[in-house]
Amino acid sequence: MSYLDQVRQVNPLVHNITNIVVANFSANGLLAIGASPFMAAGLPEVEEAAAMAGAVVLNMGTLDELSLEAMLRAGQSANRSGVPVVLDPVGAGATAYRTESASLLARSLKLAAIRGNAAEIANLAGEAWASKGVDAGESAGDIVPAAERAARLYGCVVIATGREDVVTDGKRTLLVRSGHPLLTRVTGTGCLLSAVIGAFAAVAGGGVLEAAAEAAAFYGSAASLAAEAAADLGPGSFQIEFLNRLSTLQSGSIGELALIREREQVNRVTP
Ligand SMILES: Nc1ncnc2c1ncn2[C@@H]1O[C@H](COP(=O)(O)OP(=O)(O)O)[C@@H](O)[C@H]1O
Ligand SMILES: Cc1ncsc1CCOP(=O)(O)O
Ligand SMILES: [Mg+2]
Repeated sequence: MSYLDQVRQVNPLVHNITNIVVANFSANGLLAIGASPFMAAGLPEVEEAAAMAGAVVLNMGTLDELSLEAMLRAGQSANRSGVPVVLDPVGAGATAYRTESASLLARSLKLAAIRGNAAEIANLAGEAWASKGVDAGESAGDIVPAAERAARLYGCVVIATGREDVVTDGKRTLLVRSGHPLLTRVTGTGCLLSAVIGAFAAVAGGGVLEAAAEAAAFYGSAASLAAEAAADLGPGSFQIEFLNRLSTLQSGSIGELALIREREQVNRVTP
């Protein structure tokens, strides 16, 4: 059975500590795919919430001292209970505080996955990559080796998103081509993808790499259908239609709308 169908069958509880910009959109997106969102960031409750969840999603979008402490406590509780943890290092590379906090979270916790844009993932891998606040800028660098290095460094699956999504565990790399540029005109689409990956990780067992690739392909496919439906209207209509498509898109249609391919491994023969 596809991971999407498993999410719809299991209806996993996804505990989110997220930012003030995207909380509502993320909760609605999780409901649309068939998961149960739980936004809980209070220090007295985060350990309990994390332990009862199917997955925990830590999002640094509007980070402060309290939310960072809440994320560490929730992540540690999830680790003790065997609950998968997904990190969205929003703005890593944009300010020193965010870069250092992302690295602290990734080093302190056993993560199932990190999902970020190219700038966030490259900066976590120790590489300079321009950013503009929470958005990735242009760079001459190649995101594929940077994502693979980040995956090896933090021992988890890394999803670096953009026009093409890179999904890697540091050994095997899948490239996902889907989506639509309108995704970049609505705030929180990266954050919601991280939450969706959390829902997929909740049902993935050991298959987080494949589950994350399917999540990215499903997400991009829903976006391309929404863009078609909202043609000539703009980002507002797209956002609503996107939630509709996340709810109605069937797993059997993803293959027609998204391309997932294995990155070709270049086996160099040492002279
Ligand atoms: N140029 C693009 N064309 C199609 N899809 C895109 C493009 N840029 C980003 N996306 C998609 O938008 C979503 C959010 O990715 P991204 O913009 O990289 O993250 P963030 O919002 O965290 O900066 C992902 O599903 C990604 O695949
Ligand atoms: C605009 C903004 N500022 C702080 S968090 C946030 C939302 C970022 O969402 P995304 O990374 O999904 O674009
Ligand atoms: Mg983001």
